[in-house]
Amino acid sequence: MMNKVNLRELILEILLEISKGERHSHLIIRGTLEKYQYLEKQERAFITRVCEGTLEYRLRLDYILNRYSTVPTEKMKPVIRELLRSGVYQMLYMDSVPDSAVCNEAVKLARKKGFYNLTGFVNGVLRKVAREYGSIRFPQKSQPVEYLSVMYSMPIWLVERFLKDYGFEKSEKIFEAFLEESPTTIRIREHLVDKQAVLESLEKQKVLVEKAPYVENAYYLKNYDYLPALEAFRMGNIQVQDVSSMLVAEIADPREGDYVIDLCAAPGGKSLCIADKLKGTGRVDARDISRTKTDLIRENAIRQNFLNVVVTEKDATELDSEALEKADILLADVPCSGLGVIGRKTDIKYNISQAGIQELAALQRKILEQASTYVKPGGTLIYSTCTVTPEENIENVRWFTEHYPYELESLDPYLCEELRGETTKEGYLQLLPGIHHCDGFFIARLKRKTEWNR
Ligand SMILES: C[S@@+](CC[C@H](N)C(=O)[O-])C[C@H]1O[C@@H](n2cnc3c(N)ncnc32)[C@H](O)[C@@H]1O
Repeated sequence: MMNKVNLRELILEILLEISKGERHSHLIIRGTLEKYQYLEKQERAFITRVCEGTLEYRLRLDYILNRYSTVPTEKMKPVIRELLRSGVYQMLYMDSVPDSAVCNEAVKLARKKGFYNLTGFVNGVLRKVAREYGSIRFPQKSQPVEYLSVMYSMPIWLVERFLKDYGFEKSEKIFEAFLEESPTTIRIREHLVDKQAVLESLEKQKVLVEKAPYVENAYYLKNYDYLPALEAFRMGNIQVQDVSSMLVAEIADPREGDYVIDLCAAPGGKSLCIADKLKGTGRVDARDISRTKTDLIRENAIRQNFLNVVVTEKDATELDSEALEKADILLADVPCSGLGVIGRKTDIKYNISQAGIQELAALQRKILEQASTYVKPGGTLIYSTCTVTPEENIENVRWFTEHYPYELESLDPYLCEELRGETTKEGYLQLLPGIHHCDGFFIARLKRKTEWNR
C-alpha cells in the first residue's frame, strides 16, 4: 500500500520553491502533481488551490499577518512565513477547512520541520487572525495606491504604473480580473475537422462546453480533470489557447498558399492557428531561440498532424539573409513582460521590474529591426505581446513606423463589432482583462510599403 502523503507538507515544499523566484510557479505545481499522480482528484485540487491562492494573495496575507505578528513577514524564517501565509489563506478563502484544523496542522508541520520553539508563535498568530479578522482595518480608496496594492495584492510600483497608464477605475477592474479564475479556452480546428462532432465528443466525455466571445471557433471548457485524456485533444482537433491569441491569426488573415514566418513561435499556438487557416497549403516557418522551445512546437505540430509547418531553431535578433523579402506575413509575437497574463501566471507580478520592462522593450525593437527585412513589399507584419505597457506596445509600433517603411492598417475587417474602436481603425488593439473577456494582449497590423516614400 502507498504511504499516506502529507498534503500540507507538499504544499509547504511547493511554496518554498516558488518563493525562491527561480522557476515559474505553474511549472513547480505541475511538476509536483505529476510526481504524485496517484493522489485523488480532490487532493490534487486542494494542493493547486492553496498554492495558487497563497501566491495570488501574498501581499494581502502579509498585510494581515503583519497586524498580528511581532516579527514582520519579511524577517520570518521562510518555512514559518509560508506556513502562516498558506494558513491564513485557507482560513479566509476556503470555507471547507475549519480554522482549528488549519492551526493544528500548521503547528504540527512547524514541529516536524524542527521549529519546536516557534510552534507557540505559529499557533498564537493563526488563532488571533481567526478570531479578529473581521475587525482588520484595510486601506481605503482615499489612499488609492495602498488600497489597490493590499486589496488586490499588487506590488506598489506596479499599482503606480497601472494608475498612470489606465487610471483608477480601469486598474481596479484589471486587478480584480487577475484574481478571478482564468477559464480554459480552446480553439476547434477549422480545416478537415467537423466542429459538431468535436463538440459531441467533448460532451460525451462529460466536459461542459460554452461558447467564448470574439472568435467563431473559440470555446470554454469546464469540468474536466486531465486534458490529454480528452479524445478531441488526443486527436489534435482542439488547441488550448486564449481568445486574445486566436485574434492574432484572425488579424493576420492568411490566404491559401501564403508563406508565413513566425519569429518567436514556441509553444506554437499562433503558428498552428495560422497553419490551420492555410488549409494544408503554403508554409509556416515556426522559429524560436532554443531546442527546448522548438521541441514544444514540434510536439504540438505532430499531435495536430500539421504538414505545412516547418520548425527551426533561430535567434530572432540575428539577421537571416535567406529570408529577405520572402514573407507574405511576418509574425513577431515577441518576448514581453507578460503583465496581461498575471491572472494565469501569478509570479509575473512579483518578479518583473521596471528595468526588466525597459530591457524587454529594447529586445523587442531589436527583433522588429530584423523582422522588417523579411516581409515582401506590400506584405503584412503582425506585432503582438501579452502585455499592457505602452513602451512595449504602441510606443514600439510608433518607433517602428518612424524608422522603417511600414504603416498601420485597420484591424476592423477582421474583428467583431464589439472589439472595434478608434485604435482598431488605426491599426492596433489593446485588450485588457476585466474590460475585455480575455487576457491582456496587444496586436498591431502593419503593411510594408511598396515604395520607401518618406
Ligand atoms: C510570447 S512567447 C511566444 C508564444 C507563441 N507565439 C505562441 O503563440 O505559442 C515568446 C517566445 O519568444 C521566444 N524568444 C525569446 N527571445 C527570442 C529570440 N531572441 N529569438 C527567437 N525567439 C525568442 C521565447 O522562447 C518564447 O517562446
